[in-house]
Amino acid sequence: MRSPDAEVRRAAEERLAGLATPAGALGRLGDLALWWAACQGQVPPRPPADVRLAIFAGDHGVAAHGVSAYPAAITQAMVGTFEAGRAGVNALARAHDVSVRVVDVSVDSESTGPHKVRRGSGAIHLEDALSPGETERALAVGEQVAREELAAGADLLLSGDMGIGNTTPAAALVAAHLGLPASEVVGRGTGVDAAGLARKTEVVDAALRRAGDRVEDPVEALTALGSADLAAATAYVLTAARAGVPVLLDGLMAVACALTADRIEPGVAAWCAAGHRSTEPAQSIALDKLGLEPLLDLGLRLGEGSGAVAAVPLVRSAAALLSDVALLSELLPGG
Ligand SMILES: O=C(O)c1ccc[n+]([C@@H]2O[C@H](COP(=O)([O-])O)[C@@H](O)[C@H]2O)c1
Ligand SMILES: Cc1cc2nc[nH]c2cc1C
Repeated sequence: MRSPDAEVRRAAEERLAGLATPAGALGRLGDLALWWAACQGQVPPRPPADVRLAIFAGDHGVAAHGVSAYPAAITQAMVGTFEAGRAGVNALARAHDVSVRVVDVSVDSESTGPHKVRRGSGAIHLEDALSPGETERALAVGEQVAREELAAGADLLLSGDMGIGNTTPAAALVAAHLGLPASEVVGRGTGVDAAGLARKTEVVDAALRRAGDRVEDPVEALTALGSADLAAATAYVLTAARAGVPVLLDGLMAVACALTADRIEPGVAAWCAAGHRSTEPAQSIALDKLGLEPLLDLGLRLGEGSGAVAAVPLVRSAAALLSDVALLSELLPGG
């Protein structure tokens, strides 16, 4: 995979160092500007103009086994709410001029959209999430969605998720990729109590045992431990990176998928920035592994892509600083 442009990054570093600011004064906005310029391949960079979020929606068999604080019916209801523009992420997206697309990959509903792979994915502690053919179809969905958004002019893609129970397979994927026990990756998701957390740990542990060494292959890991919506999100991130278009990640699901994509094709992480730190431990662990430091740390655990959308103004700010600020040499006589 091609990397963001190292020459451009060096030129961006030089420009950043020469800006009419004290050295280092832009802090992490400076680092973000370097990443953005290197991804875009030009100094000064243009701020992101066409920012698009895709929310991959699906249900999960584990939701019937006490791993979430909410019933699975919420997934379908929230898909309707995104479409009506009334969810948390819609409010943020309107505030920050981000387009929102909802992709029903595997919601357990009657609706049969063009991207539907199946109604709900398997309960991973008891059975594979998907058949190998379903995994391939779900990967094709994510690739197609990314290609469509890129063809429509996106210069920054955001990955979001909706699915009651999805923090369980996402945590299982992180554990599988990093060789960690269930107890280190599980979190409270929508807010399960201590008994729920214990059940969730057992479910992830049983799923990891059931999958065994099949998880050494990242696509097999999606089949055994993931879900159709997570496979689609994985291919979406992978396709953007292959096309050299940067991706702003959200919480646990987006980051678990970026980690999976980076295992499928090393180098994906270089095209990613982390919008925020979610409350899920597996998200922080996976971000560390990917070498990404979250831009925001607000205690958000909404999902939907909300933490990525909330960070869009920071990417715009970083690009504007690197492109619009005068050089110190222009200010000083003879400088
Ligand atoms: O983004 C995160 O890290 C995150 C953390 C906790 C919960 N969520 C959202 O809540 C749902 C999953 O939580 P749960 O408890 O049902 O597994 C799903 O719709 C996610 O978008 C998301
Ligand atoms: C209401 C609600 C909204 C959500 N958005 C993402 N996950 C969610 C879970 C619930 C329960």
